Order: sequence, then structure tokens, then C-alpha cells
Amino acid sequence: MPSLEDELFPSTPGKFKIDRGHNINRQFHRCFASTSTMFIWALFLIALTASYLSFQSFVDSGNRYFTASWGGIQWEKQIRNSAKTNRPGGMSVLVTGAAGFIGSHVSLALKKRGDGVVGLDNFNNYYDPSLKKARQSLLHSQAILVVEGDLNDVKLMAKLFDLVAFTHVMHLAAQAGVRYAMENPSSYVHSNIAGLVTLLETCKSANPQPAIVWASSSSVYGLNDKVPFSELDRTDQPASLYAATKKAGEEITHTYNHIYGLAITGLRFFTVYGPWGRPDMAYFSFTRNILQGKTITIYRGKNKADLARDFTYIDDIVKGCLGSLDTSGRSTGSGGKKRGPAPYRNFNLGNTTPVKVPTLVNILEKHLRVKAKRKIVEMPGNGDVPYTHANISLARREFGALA
Ligand SMILES: O=C(O)[C@H]1O[C@H](OP(=O)(O)OP(=O)(O)OC[C@H]2O[C@@H](n3ccc(=O)[nH]c3=O)[C@H](O)[C@@H]2O)[C@H](O)[C@@H](O)[C@@H]1O
Repeated sequence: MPSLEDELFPSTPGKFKIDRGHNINRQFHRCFASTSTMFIWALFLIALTASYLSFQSFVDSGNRYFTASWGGIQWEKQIRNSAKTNRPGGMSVLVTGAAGFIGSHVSLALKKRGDGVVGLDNFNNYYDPSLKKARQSLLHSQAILVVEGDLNDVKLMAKLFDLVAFTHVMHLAAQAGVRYAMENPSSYVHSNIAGLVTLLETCKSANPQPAIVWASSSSVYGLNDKVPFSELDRTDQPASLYAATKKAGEEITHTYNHIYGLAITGLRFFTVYGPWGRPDMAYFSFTRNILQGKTITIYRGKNKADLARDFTYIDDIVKGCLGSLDTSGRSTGSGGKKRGPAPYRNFNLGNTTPVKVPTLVNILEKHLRVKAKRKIVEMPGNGDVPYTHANISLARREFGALA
């Protein structure tokens, strides 16, 4: 029968092969010759383990300290300064996605007219973050602080509202791009759903509750074929996961308006373009490729129909964002409880004049003075819609947008 020592130590040749000339006790005794020595060893081991653990926690807390780009007295002071208003009745606005294309323009416009702005951005690498850093520097030069952090960071969100009684939130942080949703669907859920809910949870508990204006999208019209698109048209047929997350955002914000009395305005932007734009968008990537002599792929719809977009210039969008903030009305809740009904609105913000994609390429060729190498392909089933066209009479009526 195998002895206990045989069971404990494998019989195969290897590291733990036992010297059968000695019993286990003897081996044990070689290390721990007496109980007192054993006690000292045990103490030593305990001390070693304890110091290792405290070292680990020191390293961990150190990492937290060094990797977190927020926190500390100096940081808090910067936040408060950045949020300060510079005109009577000015707003204190938290702008999420402030290092993004639309976020940076809106932040600058708010600051310019004397509102206080604190930016938030997670600087993700959907496109080159150095462009986002450059926009952050631009904002910094105008005394706007852009905090590096994620919407889903509950502690950071709570901290920002502890420090500043924001009157408004301009929520522009999102995972953008229609076709990228097929490559990385979870990033849309992370930002456009989970991040939105974290933001709304923070706003609902804030005292006072801010009014919220946020970026929905023209893509919510999906397969709607009634043109121009009006806010009364159906939005229950999204063609992409991106569109579905934006449509979900409209439903989620409605819930928070209904239960907690948050004043909420959703803006359906129509393919926004302009300086400091997004490199993933067609006007930008076409320009880059044309200049580099590379072939550009132009999608075409059914029956060889050209695709068209209601391309909208950034300055018009900024006007619409500021108009929405100015007319947002007030949230009514406090302490997470609704005290009365609050406004809930959705607006189209578009140019109202769709341009065919090949016409966009013609315009680029003219201004770049370079002929594009075009490859025309059938629109792949990747979430694109054939055309967009905004009716903006509602926005015009409410705040005279864009005109
Ligand atoms: O209106 C909106 O809400 C959306 O507008 C844009 O989405 P999209 O209109 O697809 O803008 P682009 O990616 O710049 O594409 C513009 C047009 O060029 C076409 N295209 C794009 C890329 C390409 O290689 N070839 C091509 O023909 C597209 O099919 C589309 O018709 C933004 O990327 C979205 O984030 C935004 O939400």
C-alpha cells in the first residue's frame, strides 16, 4: 500500500522525487530544525506576505493615482474655473464629447458668449486621438478644461456634479459612424446606451437637475421613405445598430423625462461637416484619398440610384445646439424625484438640401484640382440608407435655427 508520503509526492522522476533514504519528517526537520526555528520562519513568512500585500496595494493605489487623469485640489479648482460664467444669466454647461468634432465647436461657441464650460471626453481611438488632443489644446487656449474620462465612470460623473451645479448638459459623446457598428457593435452599446444611462442617472440625482440637450441622429429615420424627414415620421425601422442605439436613446431619455422630470431635447443631426471634422467621414476620407492618388469607393443604391445626404455645415449645427440650450426649459425634479412635467423635445437639424455623393466628389475635385479615381459599387448591406433630407420647420419655429 502506498504510504502517505508516496501519495503526496509523485513517483515519476521530476522535481519532487523523494530521497527514499530519508523520511519526510527528516526532510522537514532539515528546514525547520526545531519548533522555535519553525516559529521564526512562520513569522518571517507572515511578515513577508504582509509586506508584499501592502506593497501591492501601494502599487495599485499608485497606479490609480497616476493613471487617473482627474482628482486633486488643483484639478477641482480648474473645474470650477472652467465652469464659471462670464455674463449675467450665463449657463454652466457640461459638454460630453468635448474633444470631438461637434463638441469642440459647441464648447468654443458657448465660452465665447460667456457661458461656463467643462468638457468630458474619453479620447478613444476610433480615429486618431491626436486630433482629439489637438482640439483639447484649442479649447484649453480658451480656458476650457476637457477632463479625460469615460461617461460610464460613475464616480467621476458624481464628482463633476459635486463640484459644479451645472445648469445644462450638452451630451455629444457617442460612438459615431454608421458602418463601423458591424465591426465593433459593443462600442455602441458601451457609449450610446450604457454611457447615456449613467449620465441620466447622474443628472436625475443632481441638485439642481440640469436640462439636457443630446445628439441623436438622422439615421433614426432608417427605412422611412417619406421626404423630407419630419419629426412626425416613423422612426421604428433603423437600418444599422448605430441608428438603433440612437433610437433607443430617444426612448431612454423619454423615460427619464417622464419619471424624473428631466428637461430633455434630442437633436437629429444630418451628416455634419466642416473644419476639425471626423476623418472617418466620407468628405474627409475622400479628400485624403484623392490627394494621395488612391481610388475612392462610391456606393450606389438600387437601380443605379446615386446616394444623397443632407450634408450640414458645422456652424449651422452649433446655432441649433445653442438655440436648443437656450430654449430647453427647466428640469423639475430634485433629489431624484419628479416635481412636475418637464419639456421633452426632438428636432431635426439639417441643411434641407440633399447633395448626391458623386456631386460631393465633383466639388472636391474642383477645389483640390485633382481628378478622383472612382470605383462605383452597389451599396453593401452595411447599415447605409439611400438618402437623407431634413424638414426643419419645427426647429425654426422653436428657436429660429439655421436660418
Ligand atoms: O446623419 C447622421 O446622423 C450620420 O451622419 C454620418 O453618417 P453618414 O451619413 O453615413 O456619413 P458618411 O460616412 O460621411 O457618408 C456619407 C455618404 O457617403 C457614402 N460613402 C461613404 C464612404 C465611402 O467609402 N463611400 C461612400 O459612397 C455613404 O454611403 C453616404 O451616403 C455620421 O458618420 C454619423 O455619425 C451620423 O450620425
